Amino acid sequence: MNKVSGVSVALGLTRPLLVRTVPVADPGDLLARLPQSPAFAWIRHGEGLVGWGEAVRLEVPPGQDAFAWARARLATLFAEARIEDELRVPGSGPVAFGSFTFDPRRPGSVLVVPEVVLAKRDGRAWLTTIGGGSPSAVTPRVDPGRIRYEDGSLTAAEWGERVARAVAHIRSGRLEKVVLARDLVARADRLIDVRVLLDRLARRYPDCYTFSCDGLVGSTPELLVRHTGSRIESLVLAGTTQRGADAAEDAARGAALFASRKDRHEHACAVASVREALAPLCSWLQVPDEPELLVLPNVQHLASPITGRLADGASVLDVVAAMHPTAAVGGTPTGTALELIREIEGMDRGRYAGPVGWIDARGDGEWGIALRCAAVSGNRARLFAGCGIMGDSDPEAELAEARAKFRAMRYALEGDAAEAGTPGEPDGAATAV
Ligand SMILES: C=C(O[C@@H]1C=C(C(=O)O)C=C[C@H]1O)C(=O)O
Repeated sequence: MNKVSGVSVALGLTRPLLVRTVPVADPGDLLARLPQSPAFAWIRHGEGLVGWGEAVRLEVPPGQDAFAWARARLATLFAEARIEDELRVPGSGPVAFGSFTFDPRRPGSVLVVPEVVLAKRDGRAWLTTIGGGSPSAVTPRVDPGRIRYEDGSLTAAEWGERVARAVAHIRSGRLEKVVLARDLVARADRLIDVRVLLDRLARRYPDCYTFSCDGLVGSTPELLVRHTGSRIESLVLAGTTQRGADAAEDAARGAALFASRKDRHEHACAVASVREALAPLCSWLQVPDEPELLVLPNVQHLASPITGRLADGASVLDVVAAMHPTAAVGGTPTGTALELIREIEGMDRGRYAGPVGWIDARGDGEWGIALRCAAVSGNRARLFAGCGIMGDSDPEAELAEARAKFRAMRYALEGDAAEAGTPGEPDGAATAV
């Protein structure tokens, strides 16, 4: 593996990557081909990319210019690479998977070019190998066993108090919206095999982007940006309700969400932040007047699909840099919201709510906001969930919303036991969940 520091890449001291992409027959379930845990993944509706091995790891130094640094280092690395690419489509040739901290001034952002990437999209499949990387035998998956939950940085009650404080700040006129998140710690009997979590998430949440990057695993519904040539797409989410017990309650909840002034305002803040970030980069931008409803197995969201055309040759990481953090995970105005998050949230978000995705040598790629995810290490996972707080938010309702959002990763860890309610940690019991 080339452990690359910025200096050695810039001076060309590393050996150029030898990259070869060839078409392959349909590999079937991409996740089933992952030989071991950990692994890299970006999958939706069975399509996308999986990767393993590490040809290059770039640890991004913390700082405001983290995205620019990463983009420049990758550009150098890819420009020096010897690439044989028979396909030349987004995601063929060398690809880096990446995940950035929510706060770029915190350490932990990382980009990895896997030794092997297997991908499929639109009826085509391909395999990219770097240096000696080759497909390897798949080791058996191991279930993590029983899962026990503990409070994360704050108890549920403490977090509810922080929500009430945020509401008071909003009512005093300091800001319009802030997103507050909480964490929960899960401990498993055995080492957590990331592939088990990915399999469950991809099956249960096919409309979401199931991802894995250097220990951050989840299934996010929120596409920050897809970049294909000069075309960009984004899916802005904000405003949430839970699923109903039956079809009638489900529809009534969806209709109430759509009619809720609080949720529509919360959503409008998120859309405005994306529009403001993208407008200067685009020659053409289409933002719908009204949101639509996105119905997932655990929650329903207000959703606005946005499309645009980039004015010049910006790469997907340039667009990510301009967009992050949107008001879906920060707030409005952004600066004041980030200050308040630092003041009262009571935890370090790490890479939760930061951009996660992949980029190729042409600058194409797909990046989501890392939601409905956990940071997995050994037999421990730290789960995250956040909620947009407005002046009329109710702490109890926000706690229930966070609990519903945790359900994605609880299902990933526990499988069907999560739905049955595991003895010892049913929803809301003790302090943890
Ligand atoms: C912050 C999260 O989700 C975000 C917040 C939402 C809301 O408050 O309504 C909805 C979707 C996401 O943009 C999360 O899942 O952790």
